[in-house]
Amino acid sequence: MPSYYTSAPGKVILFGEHAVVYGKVATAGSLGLRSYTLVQTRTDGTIEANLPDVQLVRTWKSSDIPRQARWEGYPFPPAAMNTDLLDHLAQFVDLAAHRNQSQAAIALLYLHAYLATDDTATQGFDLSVRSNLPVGAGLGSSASYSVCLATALLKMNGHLSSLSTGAEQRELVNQWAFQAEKVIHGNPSGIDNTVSTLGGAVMFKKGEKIEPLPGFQSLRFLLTNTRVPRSTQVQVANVRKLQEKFPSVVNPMLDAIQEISISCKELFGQDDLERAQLLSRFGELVDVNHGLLAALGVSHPALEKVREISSKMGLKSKLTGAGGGGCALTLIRDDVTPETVAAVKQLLEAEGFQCLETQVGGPGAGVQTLEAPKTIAEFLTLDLTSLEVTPNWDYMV
Ligand SMILES: Nc1ncnc2c1ncn2[C@@H]1O[C@H](COP(=O)(O)OP(=O)(O)OP(=O)(O)O)[C@@H](O)[C@H]1O
Ligand SMILES: C[C@@](O)(CCO)CC(=O)[O-]
Repeated sequence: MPSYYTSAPGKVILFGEHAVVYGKVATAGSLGLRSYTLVQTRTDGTIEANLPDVQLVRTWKSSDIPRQARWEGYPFPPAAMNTDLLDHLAQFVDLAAHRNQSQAAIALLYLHAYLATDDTATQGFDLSVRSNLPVGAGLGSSASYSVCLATALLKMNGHLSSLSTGAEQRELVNQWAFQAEKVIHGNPSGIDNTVSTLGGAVMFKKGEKIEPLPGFQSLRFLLTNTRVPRSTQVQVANVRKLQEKFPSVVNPMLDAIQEISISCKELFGQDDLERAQLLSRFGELVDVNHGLLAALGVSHPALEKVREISSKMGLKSKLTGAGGGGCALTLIRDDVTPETVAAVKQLLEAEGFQCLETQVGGPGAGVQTLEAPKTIAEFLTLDLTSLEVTPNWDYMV
């Protein structure tokens, strides 16, 4: 019974949120916080999904899922989403009242409809996903889930072994993860699943190919989830109103935000720059970017509180994502002591915020073939830290 783990990171926008909506360059990196999947074939034709982070435990008959393709050669997805299949699955999973659950289930079954082979369509499979990422906090939990799913189903169905290079495998994973992201998000830019698949850091511009950021060095951040609910749509619309009212004021601000990403790229491209210097300048860019975002009106008193607390300890923070609540990132330079980090965390937690310490710029999608099958019950009780980067993982690089 072939059995695999897959894993994929969340993402954080380092620079350029909002400006990216206007065609400017932005920078994003993969998080050390990841999701993990156990997937294995069964024999009885049942698909069992156990998704504890969205409290979903369900079984379906594999034969009830209308298969969409008999694959030959490269199994890349069709350009357009299959809306008939989406409608069918939405009725079939019948979880309309539980959006988190229905999106997760439909994404899984949508990929299965395309990627199942004759064998797996008959045998069925078990799949469970667990994550260290908060769901819905702007840290790309859906992309990390989507990349985990795509890697799991491509691997279990033997599609990855038909490709000889890691780059081809990553491209295939990324394209299918994008399909799952579209099921969950409607019309995403593709940045989140790309960062999650490739790892490291990337520069992106709407409508252009997403490029890895050359020379990127792993960075440490404290992520603070203010727990203030945010709506990306509302924040984007507010910036749009301001831009329409005062284009001559706002457009140069958006250009300046783009220049921050360009300056960031230049920093990592300077071979002779010492790391301490690099981190210090990166921190300055963090500060400037937040200032511009606040001027665009997308900060929030809770985000300013994070800035106030961290700045008293000599640390630089900015909001990340849409703003108006949600998360802030704080750069932890190499010279910052564990005591300082603990003190900042304590102060932030006293405000009711959730703090997560993480690296940015680690590995992307990974897969591990298990020597012996594991039950879902075993997977569910596993300490996730035991699955962190080990030599057993194949990272498709
Ligand atoms: N661990 C998980 N298990 C199952 N489903 C998940 C998991 N993580 C994310 N999802 C799916 O992704 C959806 C969350 O997407 P949403 O865009 O709201 O949050 P996010 O991806 O964390 O934030 P953002 O896209 O702004 O970075 C959930 O509703 C669920 O369907
Ligand atoms: C605010 C924004 O730039 C980032 C949200 O995570 C919106 C977008 O890019 O779609």
